[in-house]
Amino acid sequence: MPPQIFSSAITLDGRTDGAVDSREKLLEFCFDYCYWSVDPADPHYASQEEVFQDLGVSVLSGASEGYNVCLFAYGQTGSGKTYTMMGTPDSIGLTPRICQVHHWIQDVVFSLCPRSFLEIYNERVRDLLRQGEQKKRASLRVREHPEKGPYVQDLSQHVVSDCKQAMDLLEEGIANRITAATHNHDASSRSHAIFTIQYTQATLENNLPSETVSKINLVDLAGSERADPHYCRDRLTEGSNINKSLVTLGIVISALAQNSQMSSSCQSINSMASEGDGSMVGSHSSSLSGGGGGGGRRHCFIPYRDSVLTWLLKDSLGGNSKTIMIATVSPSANSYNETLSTLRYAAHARNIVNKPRVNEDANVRLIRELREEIDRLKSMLLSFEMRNPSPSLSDERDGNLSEIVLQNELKVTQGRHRWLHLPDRQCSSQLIKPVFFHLI
Ligand SMILES: Nc1ncnc2c1ncn2[C@@H]1O[C@H](COP(=O)(O)OP(=O)(O)OP(=O)(O)O)[C@@H](O)[C@H]1O
Repeated sequence: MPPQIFSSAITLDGRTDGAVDSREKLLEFCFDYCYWSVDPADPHYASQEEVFQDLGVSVLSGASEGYNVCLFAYGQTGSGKTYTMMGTPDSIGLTPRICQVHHWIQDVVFSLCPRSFLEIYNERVRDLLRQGEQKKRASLRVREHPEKGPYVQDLSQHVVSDCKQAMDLLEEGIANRITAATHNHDASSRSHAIFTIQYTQATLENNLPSETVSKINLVDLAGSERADPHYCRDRLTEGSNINKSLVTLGIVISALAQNSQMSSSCQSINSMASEGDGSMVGSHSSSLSGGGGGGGRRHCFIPYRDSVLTWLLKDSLGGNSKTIMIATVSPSANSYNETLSTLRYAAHARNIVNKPRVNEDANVRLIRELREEIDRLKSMLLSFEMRNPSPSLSDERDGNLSEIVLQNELKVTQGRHRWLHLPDRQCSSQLIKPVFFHLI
């Protein structure tokens, strides 16, 4: 997404709340997009479609390029997170629109899009799509794979073949989510919900296989709110767990932002130093390397595991993912403090620099590289033969090159065999069928 930076300002001016002081303050925040969706009659009113065109389309294009993408909504309770992420039957939100991912991809040999939907309620993970009442209530374990990162053990994965099935699945999950009435909102989400689409696409580029696997995480967080002693015990426990995980999220975001800023200042000092004279280079680089980076300051420890939410979003927040944060705020002057805190949160998040990479299947990459090598060797053979028509001169070299070509072709055959017989391909073989996608 090309960054379009506007500057926003919120003021104390115009507040009607009597408890508020009358000082006028101007606070500035940077953001990429800003939407006003209070009054549909307003000329600046932003519809769900407009939000999708800006954010949803970049999620889909990131995933189709092979990147992991995460989109999460953060904000005060009742400020419109669920409305933005899920929407209403009359005005569908980002998740159902993104669910129609099939329609956006062309020229794909096959694609697998298993989806899962979980909620984190009181620091426990529940599967929102598990059949059977008892299974729905069971909490699942979070584990960490050394390469793939944190995942939920035994989370059900569902493959759908059309938009209708995708929508049914989403609606089933939303209906299973825990909501309760609070002072600000009569159907407040009491859990964080993560809808994941695992998107695999295989294509043939110049007759060479290419396969990327990307993950789209769509996250609707529970809203932050102040504890009220008049709530019942369940509401208080939920509230304290929600706040605890949001505080951890805040700490993780701040620490990541601090580390990213430290890395970028290190880089600019290094580049300034390398542009300067020799003595400067020596003094700067020694102080940086001696201190472990950041001019003697160490990178902060990131407490991902302090909450289930941050643990599961580890990659999305500070790793291999393109991540978009939507900060929802209320237009009410009474919400001034929450609005300010949400904007500060978002401002910190904006400083994080992730390192997304294209998630290409290692076998397929090897096959492609070997094929490229074979083509290169074949053209070398050809040009060598043309330059040395005498058979006696070219025989030995010819033989060596031909041998390498043969060996590589054998590796390609073995690699293709391994790729086609990977366990996930076998167990879901009924799902792998050639599909020809068209844009609607
Ligand atoms: N832009 C909007 N246009 C129309 N209605 C909206 C808009 N934003 C929110 N609403 C409505 O306001 C109410 C609260 O919104 P929503 O449920 O999205 O809040 P939330 O931030 O998810 O709250 P919580 O954290 O308590 O779950 C809902 O009835 C929703 O439909």
